[in-house]
Amino acid sequence: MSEVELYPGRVSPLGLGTIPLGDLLEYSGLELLQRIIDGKYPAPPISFRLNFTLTEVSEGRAVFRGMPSERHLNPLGGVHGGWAATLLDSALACAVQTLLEKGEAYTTAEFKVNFTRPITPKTGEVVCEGKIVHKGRTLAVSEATLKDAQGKLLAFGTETCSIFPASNLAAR
Ligand SMILES: CC(C)(COP(=O)(O)OP(=O)(O)OC[C@H]1O[C@@H](n2cnc3c(N)ncnc32)[C@H](O)[C@@H]1OP(=O)(O)O)[C@@H](O)C(=O)NCCC(=O)NCCSC(=O)Cc1ccccc1
Repeated sequence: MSEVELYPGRVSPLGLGTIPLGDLLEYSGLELLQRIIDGKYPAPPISFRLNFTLTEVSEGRAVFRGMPSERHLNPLGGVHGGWAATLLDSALACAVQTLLEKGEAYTTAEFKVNFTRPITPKTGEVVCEGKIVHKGRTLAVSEATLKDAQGKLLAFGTETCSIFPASNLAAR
């Protein structure tokens, strides 16, 4: 697939798609996420629908950026809470993924969000930073903040992820 603009200034060179499942056996979680940032995989389709993208990863940390727009409004004219929640779930989950070994997969088991300030199409680009709090063998807990360019807190959240063998994904 050809290049897709996720939102102005953020482009996915390989368009939209997902990571081949076989690559979960070949690369660690951190390596897979870095490969997304490096444009070696297409961006996940939801990145295009909701205008956000992964921009930084390191051990125990993942940062997304996103642009709220008119297409994310709820009927009352604010950006729907699901938009902020999606960015938070992404940063919370990927912070966990940065610590996974080759052959490990994971999923969100539960997460909690607080919306501290309204988001509007005028808010501009936001930054969502997820960090690991605890990593066990089968469960990991993370925390994340969503801030505007001035550093004002728009929302924050915590999450529990379940960790399991990547071979379990194939059965889905
Ligand atoms: C109202 C409250 C929840 C609580 O406020 P409090 O604890 O009493 O705190 P406080 O009043 O001190 O305000 C704190 C800061 O917020 C600012 N601000 C407040 N109100 C306004 C305003 N009207 N306009 C502009 N700014 C406003 C205020 O200036 C201050 O900022 P500052 O420190 O000066 O820079 C607030 O945290 C909030 O709006 N959170 C976001 C909630 C949210 O966006 N949820 C998701 C969307 S809902 C959804 O999608 C569901 C749905 C689906 C389908 C259909 C329908 C619905």
